[in-house]
Amino acid sequence: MDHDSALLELDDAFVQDPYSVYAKLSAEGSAHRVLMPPGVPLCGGLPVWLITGYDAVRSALADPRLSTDLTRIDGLFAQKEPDRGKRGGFSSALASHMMHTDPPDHTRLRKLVSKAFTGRAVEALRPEIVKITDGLTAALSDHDSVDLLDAFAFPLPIRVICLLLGVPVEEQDNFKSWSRALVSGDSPEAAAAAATAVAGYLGELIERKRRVSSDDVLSALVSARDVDDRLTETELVSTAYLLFIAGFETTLNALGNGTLHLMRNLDQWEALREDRTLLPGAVEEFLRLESPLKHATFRCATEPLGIGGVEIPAGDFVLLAIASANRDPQRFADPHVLDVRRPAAGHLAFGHGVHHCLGAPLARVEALTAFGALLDAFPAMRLAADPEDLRWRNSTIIRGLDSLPVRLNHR
Ligand code: HEM
Ligand SMILES: CC1=CC[C@H]2O[C@]1(C)O[C@H]([C@H](C)/C=C(C)/C=C/C(O)=C1/C(=O)C=NC1=O)[C@H]2C
Repeated sequence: MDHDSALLELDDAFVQDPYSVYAKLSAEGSAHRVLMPPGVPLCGGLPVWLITGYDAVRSALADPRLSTDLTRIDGLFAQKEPDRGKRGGFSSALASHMMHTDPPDHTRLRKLVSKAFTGRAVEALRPEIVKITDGLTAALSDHDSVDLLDAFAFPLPIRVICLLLGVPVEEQDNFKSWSRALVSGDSPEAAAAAATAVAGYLGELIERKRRVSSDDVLSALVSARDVDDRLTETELVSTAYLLFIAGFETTLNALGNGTLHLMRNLDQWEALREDRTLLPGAVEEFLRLESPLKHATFRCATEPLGIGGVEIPAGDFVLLAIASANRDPQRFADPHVLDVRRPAAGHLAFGHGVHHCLGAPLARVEALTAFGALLDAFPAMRLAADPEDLRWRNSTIIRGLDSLPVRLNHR
């Protein structure tokens, strides 16, 4: 008998509301054998271990026996899609980056870019981030109803990452369609086409940087490749892909998810309007309550390991439920409630261990600037849809809305 057929299938109801499933599973323990949602590209219907609860997830995130190395997690996708060319964002052409390597390669690849993302480097970017944000809110001032994701939450981080990477802003829109196809597209063919397009675009962009170098992260990576041979061409293209996608798909959803919860809790919106000193803590609370990445990326057990009293065999695949950890009632009181005054420190929205988010300082400055600008420019903003009608994207990892209709100047 195929034991996997008796497993809990994570269906679209889970994609729309993972928290009720997490709560039920967590009541039984920390490690659960489940089937991925059938509609998810690349891995729909495949069996994985889902790890829930703050302590188990935090410990597993830092456990070296759980590898994110692409050669290992590729075994998951091979069960469903034997054609390596149809692995979308997990193809070797795009995923040979720090997130999908273990130490020591991980250490080498992270070190190549880490200087560009320190708190000090990000602080130097703050004036530009403010300028980009103010430009976006100014462009919205004569609009009433907008999709805040399209009009604000997407262009802000993509403009910032284009600035960091030295990419012309007018080329940014490509990434939106590519990312949708890669992350929560409808078909492996669409994902494969997008992966080919992204790899082609980045290859051409890198050639431009070879011809005309400038003071940006991509030029520094090209130099690390060409002058010091510190990474391969595939690692160079993959790292550029990583900085793009992780640089905007995450912050986009942090802005959308935080705004949704503020619009659903207008007393909290008013509290921030009256006391802006609450905003740094509020950003941490948004990240805790609705983490832009509900699961860390796929991991493979390199040897048998015990989690919550369950043995995970070597070779099995594991999804660490960050969103479950951040709503663990044993760690956060009233975890489903938005409380901008809550001490949310210790949330796992940026991961934990060697792969802890490189872009966390940048994400925090973007979020602080963005929410401050929305509070200043549109104090009367209100949701322009029934929250129950809002749909969440069909992704294994990302927790983000398809759209967020708002009325900017609610009368
Ligand atoms: C609110 C926004 C963000 C959230 C919630 C977020 C979340 C995360 C998480 C959970 C991880 C670890 C994933 C795992 O262990 O499987 C991670 C890694 C990473 N993030 Fe972020 N991220 C955000 C913004 C950014 C930004 C703006 C960048 C800029 C480029 C970025 C770049 C990265 C990179 C390069 C890694 C891989 C780090 C490594 O493997 O050592 N992220 N992020
Ligand atoms: C922080 C990360 C760094 C590198 C990778 O890992 C993390 C965890 O996130 C990234 C983006 C934000 C997530 C993606 C591309 C999610 C893809 C995804 O969820 C897929 C499916 O569900 C089915 N096919 C997919 O590609 C991704 C590039």
